[in-house]
Amino acid sequence: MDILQQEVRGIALANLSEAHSAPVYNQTTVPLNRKDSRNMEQAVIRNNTGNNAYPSNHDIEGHVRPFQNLPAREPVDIQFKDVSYCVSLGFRKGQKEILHKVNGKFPGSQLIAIMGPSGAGKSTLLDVLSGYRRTGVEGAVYVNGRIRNLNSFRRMTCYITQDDRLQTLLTVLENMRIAADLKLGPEVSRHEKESIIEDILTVLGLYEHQFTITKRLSGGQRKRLSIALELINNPTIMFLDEPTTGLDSFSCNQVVDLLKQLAKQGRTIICTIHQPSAKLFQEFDQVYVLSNGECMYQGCTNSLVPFLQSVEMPCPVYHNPADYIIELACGEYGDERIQRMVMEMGNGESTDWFSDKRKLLKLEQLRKKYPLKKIIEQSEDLTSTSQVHQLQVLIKRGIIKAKRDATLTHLRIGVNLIIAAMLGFLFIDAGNEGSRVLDNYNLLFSILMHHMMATMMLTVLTFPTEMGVILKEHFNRWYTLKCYYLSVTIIDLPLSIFCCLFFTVIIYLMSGQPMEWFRFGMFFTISLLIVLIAQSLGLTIGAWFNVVNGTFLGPVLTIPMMMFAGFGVTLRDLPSYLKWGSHISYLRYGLEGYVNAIYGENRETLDCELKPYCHYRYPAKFLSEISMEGNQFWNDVYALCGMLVFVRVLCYFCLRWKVVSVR
Ligand SMILES: Nc1ncnc2c1ncn2[C@@H]1O[C@H](COP(=O)(O)OP(=O)(O)OP(=O)(O)O)[C@@H](O)[C@H]1O
Repeated sequence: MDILQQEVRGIALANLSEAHSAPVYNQTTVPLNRKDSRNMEQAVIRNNTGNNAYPSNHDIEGHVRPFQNLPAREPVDIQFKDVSYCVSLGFRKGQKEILHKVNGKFPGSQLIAIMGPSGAGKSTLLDVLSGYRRTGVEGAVYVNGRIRNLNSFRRMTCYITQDDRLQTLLTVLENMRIAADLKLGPEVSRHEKESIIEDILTVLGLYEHQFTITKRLSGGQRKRLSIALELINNPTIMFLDEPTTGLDSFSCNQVVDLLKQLAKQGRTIICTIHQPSAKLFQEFDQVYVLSNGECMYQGCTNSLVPFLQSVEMPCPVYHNPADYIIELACGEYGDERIQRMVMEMGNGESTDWFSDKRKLLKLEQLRKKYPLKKIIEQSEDLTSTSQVHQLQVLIKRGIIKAKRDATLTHLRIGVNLIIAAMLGFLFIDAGNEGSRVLDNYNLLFSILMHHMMATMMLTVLTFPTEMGVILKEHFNRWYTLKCYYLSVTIIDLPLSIFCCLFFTVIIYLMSGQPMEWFRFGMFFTISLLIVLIAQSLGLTIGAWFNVVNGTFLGPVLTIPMMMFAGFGVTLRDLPSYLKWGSHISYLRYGLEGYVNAIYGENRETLDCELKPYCHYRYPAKFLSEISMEGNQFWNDVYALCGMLVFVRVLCYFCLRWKVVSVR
């Protein structure tokens, strides 16, 4: 079982004693004294299996303790030296350096704010420290005195993005349960998971809203839910990008109070923040101020005013020091002052302004304090649960979402119904009549167009909105991309088959196609393959491009497919230098498959009741004229299956590329 899970289950209770030296906060943020915290240890109860599992919900004096199911953490100290970050500005446009050899020290059990004006590089520094950005990063990040091993580091961290990337169609409780299932796995019992969820929701003030659909939550509640989801596996280090942006002062205080509680339990909480109020600013233990990618100040919040005095830039009386340092960082008082502060701070190297300098340990001291643990063989896969389990949970989540998003489901069914009825009325009884063979051929092409466009555009429009959530959840190790991709494929299959089936039944009956089961089967097989290929193409475009570009590109890419389908210009008449196009057009195989299903397989002579002369009364003649003679049906099926596999694999690699490229 993963170490994290074991700790969640209380096996790492040894850590408690050390972390208890810091004050522990109860639910109403009243600090419990040392005696109380010792009581916590005594209050450890035994679970059903007889193992020491969780401390009891209450301490001896009956206070409800926060996070009683999330054991305190052994503090982790982060240091970084000469960290630079460069981005490429494009072909032949050179590079831009965003962080310029910054240094810093973020001790454990502290709530740390990275501050600075817009564009100073706060989010970039957070991304670099969390390991979200790797390309273009130089310098060293140390964790407890040792060079950061990214895989081990990521196992103890979580990243909460500025925009709340949540599954908006699920309730708060459903979101929590899915996160618990993905992060804790089946080894942790349902009861234990429910206890953890209840505890977190209670402390975060979301318990009363557990049955609310996430999209109806307020901004502050969403932010707290984002934090709640990541707390389930009890991370030691939490990175939060602007957790207070967009919140009113009450919600800001709530969120920061909560972060403070988490820090007091031994976690290192690092967040970026724009311009906190004086009250909020005081809540932070340490502040790190950036200006144009350089460190202007690093130290305890209370030392900021003395520091400003020491560099002869005293903070005006009645001025919020947080506002004043941002004004300085913006260059309102001149760039020379910024440079003076950067120099004074040694670009983050100085630790003169930390609260208790004596407690700060050097790298070698840290290595001594935290001896190298025996390296347990850990796989490259950073997720906590098996892939089969992840797939099951993701399918469960997908089904809930599909049920909740009834409008989209109804829309899909409705569109298929209406188009089938419209085409049915337009080409009524065209299938058996020798004088209407060309009409029927047009109908087959229209059906092909419908299956392709309706399915592809739906995916192109909906998938990009999921990408943000996927990137966040994947980075926070909820699941592997493979499992996510497989779940998307499986969830959509029943609805695609259902829509395709009833569309085919309606159109087949209304347009009077031959009443032979095998022809119906052939017709349906081709329709389904076209639907699946179009969906895969939509996913590929959706994974790669945003909605606007995808909406443009989707239809544009289908034009060559249509050109080479053999509909306007027969395959025989295609110029030799363009013949290759017909081999890569899935619409060509689709059309050929349809035509073979309806007119191939030695179909008998057609009726000729509406006109005295029916040119295509003999199906073989028609097949020969449109250059689709010979029984090609199975070749078409094989070609479509091959294309389906190819596009699905391509889509998976696009998704992977997207995930990697944003880092
Ligand atoms: N991929 C990129 N290409 C070019 N410039 C970039 C890129 N990423 C970031 N930057 C630039 O780097 C600087 C720092 O960006 P960052 O998002 O870290 O700022 P920030 O301090 O978090 O700002 P805000 O508070 O407004 O979010 C900005 O000037 C931004 O334009």
